[in-house]
Amino acid sequence: MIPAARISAAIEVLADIETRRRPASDALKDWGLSHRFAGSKDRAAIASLVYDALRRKASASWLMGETTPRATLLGTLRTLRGLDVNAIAALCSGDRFAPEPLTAAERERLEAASLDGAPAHVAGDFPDWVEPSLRRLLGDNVIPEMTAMASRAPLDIRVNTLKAEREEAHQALVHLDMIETPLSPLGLRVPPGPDGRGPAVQAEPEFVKGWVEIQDEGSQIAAMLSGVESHEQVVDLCAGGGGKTLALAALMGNGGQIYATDSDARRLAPIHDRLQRAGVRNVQVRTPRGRNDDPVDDLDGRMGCVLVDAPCTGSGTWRRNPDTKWRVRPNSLESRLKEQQIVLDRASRLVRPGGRIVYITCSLLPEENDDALAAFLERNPGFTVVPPGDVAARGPEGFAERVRLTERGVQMTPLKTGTDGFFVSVLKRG
Ligand SMILES: C[S@@+](CC[C@H](N)C(=O)[O-])C[C@H]1O[C@@H](n2cnc3c(N)ncnc32)[C@H](O)[C@@H]1O
Repeated sequence: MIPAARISAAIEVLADIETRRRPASDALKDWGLSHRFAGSKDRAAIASLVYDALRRKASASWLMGETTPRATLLGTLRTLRGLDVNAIAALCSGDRFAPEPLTAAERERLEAASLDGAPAHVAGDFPDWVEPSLRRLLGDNVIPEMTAMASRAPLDIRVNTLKAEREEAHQALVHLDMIETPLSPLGLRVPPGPDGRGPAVQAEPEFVKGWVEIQDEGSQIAAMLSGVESHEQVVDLCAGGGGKTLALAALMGNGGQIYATDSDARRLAPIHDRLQRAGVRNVQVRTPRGRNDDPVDDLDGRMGCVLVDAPCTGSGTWRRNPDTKWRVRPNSLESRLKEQQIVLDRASRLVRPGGRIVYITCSLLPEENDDALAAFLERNPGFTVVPPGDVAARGPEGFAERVRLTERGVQMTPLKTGTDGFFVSVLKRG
C-alpha cells in the first residue's frame, strides 16, 4: 500500500471506532480481515496511525476546528508526527486510494497549528470530567504531565534473572537496538521509532526460552517496591496473566512461596505457560472453581505480603491504550472503586501480624489511590501506611528523587519517571 492509502485506511478505522464505540484492536482486526491484500507492514503502519490519532484526539480536533476522523488524523500528522502542511497535502492528493485534497480551511488550520486558548483537557488530551481529579494530583503541571501521557510509550522488557543477566540478554538481542532502562536494573528498552512501531519481541528465541518478559519499567519497579524477600509467604491476589507474579518470583530467586490467584479464572489461565517458560518454581496457582469459591481461604492470617494489583481505570496506561481514555466513564470509575474496597478487605484477612499489603494501581486518579486507601484504613484501624518516602527508597537508584510522593503512596508518571503511571502504597498490619 502507498503511504496515502494507509492514511485513508486509518481514517476509515477511526470512523469505525467512533461510530460503534469499540476497542481500537477490534476495529483494526476487522479492517485487516476485510482487506486481506494488506500486508503485515501495512497493518502495523495503519495501527500506529490510529493509535497516534487516539492519543492526540482532542488537541488534533481542536487544531482543525472539527471532530471528524479525517480532521483528527490530519491534526495528528501535524502535531505528533511533525509533518508540515506541504507533506500532508502531498499525501492527500485525491488520487485513487488517497484522501481527498486539503480544503483551503484545512490548509490554514494546519499552517497555524495553534492550540491557543485550548482548555487544559484539550491541550493535555484527556476527558474533561477527570480534570478535577488530575488537578488534585498534578496541580498546575496537568498539561505537561498529560501531554507526556499522550505521547508514545517505549517497548520495555524485563530480564528474567532466574534465567539470564541483563548484559547477557542485551547481547543476545543486540539486533533490536535496545538500551538499558534508566531506572530499573532489570530492564531493556526499545524507544518508540519514528512511525511508532516496535519489534516483535515474542518471536525472539530469548523470549521463547523465558529470558525476557514484556513489562513496563514502572511495573518492574512496582514489584521491587513490594520489598519481597526470598523466604516470604506471599499472595498475589489479583494475579491476572501473571505479569507481577513473574517479577516477584524472580526477585525472590525462586525461594519462599507465592500463591497466585484472581477472581477471574480466564484471566489467570495464561499464567501456567508463562511460569513454565520463565523457570519459576515458587508459585502455586490457585484457580477459583465457581463464583463463590475462595481458593486462598486456608491462608488467612498467615501471609507476610499480600500484593493487590487492583482493578482500576488504567488511566496510567493511556500512552499504550489511548482508546480506553475516551471510553472511561464516571460509572466505570465507580465500579472500580467498589472492586478496590472488596479486594483490599479480602487482602486484609490474609495478612499476618507484622505483615503488609502492597496496593498497586496503574492510575493517576486520587479516588483510586489515596482516597481508596483512606476508606480502607478507616474500616481497618489495625493497618498503618508505611511513609511513602520509605517505600520510594526501596526503588532503584535515582527513583526516589524523581517519583512524586502523595499522602499515602508513590505515584509514577511518564513525565516524572518515564514510566507508565503506577501508584504503589504499602500498608502494614500492626
Ligand atoms: C490490574 S489487573 C492485574 C494485572 C496482573 N497482576 C499483571 O501484572 O499482569 C487486575 C485484576 O484484578 C482481578 N480482580 C478484580 N476483582 C478481584 C477480586 N475481588 N479478587 C481477586 N481478583 C480480582 C481482575 O480479574 C484482574 O485480573
